[in-house]
Amino acid sequence: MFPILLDLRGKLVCVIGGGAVGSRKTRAAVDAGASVRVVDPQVTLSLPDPITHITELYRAEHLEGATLVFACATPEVNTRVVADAHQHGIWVNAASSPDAGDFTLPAVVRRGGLTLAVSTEGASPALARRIREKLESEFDNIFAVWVQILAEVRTEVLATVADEVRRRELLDSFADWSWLTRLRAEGTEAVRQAMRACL
Ligand SMILES: C[C@@]1(CC(=O)O)c2cc3[nH]c(cc4nc(cc5[nH]c(cc(n2)[C@H]1CCC(=O)O)[C@@](C)(CC(=O)O)[C@@H]5CCC(=O)O)C(CC(=O)O)=C4CCC(=O)O)c(CCC(=O)O)c3CC(=O)O
Ligand SMILES: NC(=O)C1=CN([C@@H]2O[C@H](COP(=O)(O)OP(=O)(O)OC[C@H]3O[C@@H](n4cnc5c(N)ncnc54)[C@H](O)[C@@H]3O)[C@@H](O)[C@H]2O)C=CC1
Repeated sequence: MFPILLDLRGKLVCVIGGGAVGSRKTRAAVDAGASVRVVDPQVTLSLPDPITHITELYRAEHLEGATLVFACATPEVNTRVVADAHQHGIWVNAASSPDAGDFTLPAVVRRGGLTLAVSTEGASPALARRIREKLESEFDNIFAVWVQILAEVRTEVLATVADEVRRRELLDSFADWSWLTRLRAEGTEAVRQAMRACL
């Protein structure tokens, strides 16, 4: 399996079947900035906003324009969805038989620009969830702040430090755990200034 971060902003994602699994995949796609089309005849689903809900039984036309497809209905319907997606050259996630699809989803922790993703390649989704929970408590929101400062300072380093070796040394030193301790103790602005003072 090849881990990859897809930019889904503005892309259309189709979710066929908006039950427990489909709504989880819908949430993940919405959080990634995708436009989501959910196809499920049930009108009383609890789906996140903003999405387009087509209250019809699945037909192949529903996949039109999609970048990714999630097949989350019954196994029989999912088999058709996978075949139709492949016919149209669209990547599909098959919830009921993952091996039939093109990709699976990891359990994810997001802290601003930091993304931690856990996969067991289907061996145990429950273990993936447990590990995600452990990471969630270990990697708190301060990591979002650290990553934000690093992005800013890195831009400055790339623009101002011409020597390649010095550049590497600096960027590596800003990722040292000691900065995390300082960030907790001294706050954002003090750390930003202290890093800039190293340039
Ligand atoms: C292969 C994969 C395909 C895919 O869907 O992409 C897949 C497949 C299946 N999952 C099943 C069951 C459960 N799935 C979860 C939870 C999650 N499942 C997710 C991903 C994946 N699930 C992909 C592989 C991930 C990997 O292991 O690397 C997570 C990580 C992400 C997400 O779905 O968004 C999300 C955790 C999110 C979080 O909490 O962070 C739980 C636990 C719970 O809900 O608490 C259970 C019940 C306990 C259990 O079974 O372990 C079954 C039915 C088995 C049956 O018949 O009973 C199948 C089908 C099959 O195995 O054939
Ligand atoms: N990947 C995963 O994490 C997991 C996968 N599964 C599999 O995922 C699938 C969905 O599971 P749940 O969400 O728990 O089931 P669910 O019963 O909550 O949802 C299925 C939805 O599909 C809809 N549906 C049925 N026929 C349809 C059709 N012809 N067109 C459009 N929509 C249709 C139903 O109205 C329902 O809302 C199952 O096949 C199950 O085996 C189950 C648990 C976890």
